[in-house]
Amino acid sequence: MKDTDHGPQSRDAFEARLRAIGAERYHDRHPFHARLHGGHCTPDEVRAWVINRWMYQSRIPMKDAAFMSRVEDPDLRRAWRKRIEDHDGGATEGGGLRRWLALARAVGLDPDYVASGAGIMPATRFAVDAYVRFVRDMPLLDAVAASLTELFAPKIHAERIEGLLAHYDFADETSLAYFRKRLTEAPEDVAFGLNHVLTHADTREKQDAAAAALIFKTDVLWAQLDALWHGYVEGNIPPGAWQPGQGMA
Ligand SMILES: O=C(O)c1cc(C(=O)O)c2c(n1)C(=O)C(=O)c1cc(C(=O)O)[nH]c1-2
Repeated sequence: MKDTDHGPQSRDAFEARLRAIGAERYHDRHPFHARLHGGHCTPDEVRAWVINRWMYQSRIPMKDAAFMSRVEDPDLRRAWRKRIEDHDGGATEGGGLRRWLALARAVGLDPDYVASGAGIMPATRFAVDAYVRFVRDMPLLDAVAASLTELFAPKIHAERIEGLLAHYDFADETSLAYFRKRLTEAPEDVAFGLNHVLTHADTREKQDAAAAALIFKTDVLWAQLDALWHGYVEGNIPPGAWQPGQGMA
């Protein structure tokens, strides 16, 4: 079927459009990731990344709770609640958040310092807060579409495991357990999310809005790494942000 200016794109064409957004804009293309995965980050650059990315990790289950609070369909809530469980886990074993703090410990940081959120850069806060607000305020379909950056995450997680194991002494199966677990968690989430968006974006307007949501989300991720580079690679640490030596175990 030929796409027209007004009718919806075919399912395949719309999926290809979403995937092209990732190919062009996902943060696997950011120079900070090449530096991190290639073994060129200093220990303090790795620590700054672990501290700042805590902001993202800690807000993911909050944005998923904000999402679920708006969903009237029990089937959609049932499918979505796994995401919160993946990150929070049970009281005894914990989940992704506890695995992130194991990474913090492995790079020499005090996990309580990291979990306190002290030292996070303002730009990181602004970017992540914008994502939580987007999911809270925008149409549910756009909120699901924004989560579809996870289509592209397994590749970057696999590259990260390989690169960190090859180049950094702190890297082992315990410190990298967060990423290893995401390799199986993310594909399940995204298979559901992608099918949901392809099925429910049944007008050109909804497809355009979903594509715009995915672009917004790539910006949320990219902006965090721009801030990290400016602060810790180029040495322009913002007032109040983590200074090397603080928060060590
Ligand atoms: O390491 C990464 O590059 C990366 C990216 C993303 C993403 O694409 O948003 C997520 C994650 N990791 C991740 O671990 C995760 O749990 C996650 C949840 C979500 C989301 O939007 O719901 N994205 C991501």
